[in-house]
Amino acid sequence: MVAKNSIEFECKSLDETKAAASGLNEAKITEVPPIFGLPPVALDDKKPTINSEFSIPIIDFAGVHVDAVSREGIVEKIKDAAEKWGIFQLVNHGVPLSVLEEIQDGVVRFHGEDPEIKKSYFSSDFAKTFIYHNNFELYSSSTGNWRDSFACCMAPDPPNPEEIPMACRDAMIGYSNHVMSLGGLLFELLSEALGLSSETLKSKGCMKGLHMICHYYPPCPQPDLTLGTSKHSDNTFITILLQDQIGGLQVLHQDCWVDVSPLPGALVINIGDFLQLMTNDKFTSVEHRVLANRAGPRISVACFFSSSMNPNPTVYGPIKELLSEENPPKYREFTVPEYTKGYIEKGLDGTSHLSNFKI
Ligand SMILES: O=C(O)CCC(=O)C(=O)O
Ligand SMILES: [Fe+2]
Repeated sequence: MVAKNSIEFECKSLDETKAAASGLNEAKITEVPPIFGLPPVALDDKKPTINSEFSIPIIDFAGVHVDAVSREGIVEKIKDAAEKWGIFQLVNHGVPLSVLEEIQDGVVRFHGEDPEIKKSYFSSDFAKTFIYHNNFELYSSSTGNWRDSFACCMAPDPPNPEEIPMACRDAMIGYSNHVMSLGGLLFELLSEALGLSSETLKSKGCMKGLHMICHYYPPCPQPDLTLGTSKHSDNTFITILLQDQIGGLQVLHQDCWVDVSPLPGALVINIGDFLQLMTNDKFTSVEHRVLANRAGPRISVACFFSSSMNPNPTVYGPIKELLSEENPPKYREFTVPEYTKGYIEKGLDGTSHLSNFKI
């Protein structure tokens, strides 16, 4: 399909053009333009939201460094959550509250900048270190999402600090350092949860790449007509997500949408497609979405553990130690650039990209 990088061409009205080209935050529109309307596939997806029977697991890391018994208890909970839900909320994770507040403030500061400053970062070129884009879906999907975002690649090649706008520079660098340490611990525990040695996932390069995407969901005048983020699963090994207290994030569990209710100070951890594939479906890459909301803005920061996009990428596939005659490989091998290219081209259209790698 033709890339929709000519936003003016695609949009039907001045309001739409403003919304798409200079950021929803500036557009101050009172009616959802058609380009943000739900496509038929998303309308079909209006499954009930049920929270009474289900709640996302909450895991407390307070005892993780205390003794072996506490650690084993935590590993057991992670195993259960990764298998049954593909997502959990983490408390006492060691990232100071002040660091969480500072990154959220940084996101608000950038989105409040003069449009001319933001425009200088506007790009659809994902190879760039720092980009501001208020709808990567517009480049590949038929509809937009009700949000403005900016993204920065923090690893394997950390940006020169000057490449990150002043408004969020220190906050992003500080937060990503904490996320890297927490990611290291999570990959150890996830390896143990698979019955493998602690270093397995790290040694396979699961934390070589770190992408940070900072979302700003402006209040929406007609929240039933659009979505903040369409249904998708992440093209990551794991994602560490920070959300504020507005709410709207939901996961698909046993065919019902379940709210990921904001929990002050918590981080949301979800399994991504690469880990589902490497564990041969033992762990679940959870499908999720964000509802549009009259309240806002809602801020979230998603840290994607991926892999190096360099020209000699690592080849991943189901981990050999997990396979047996009864559990043969369900997926073919892949490289992260190969997977990511198809994922972006497809856009967030509500379908999973994982199935394209099934044997
Ligand atoms: O904003 C959120 O809570 C989730 C965002 C998300 O799913 C993503 O960036 O992949
Ligand atoms: Fe996501």
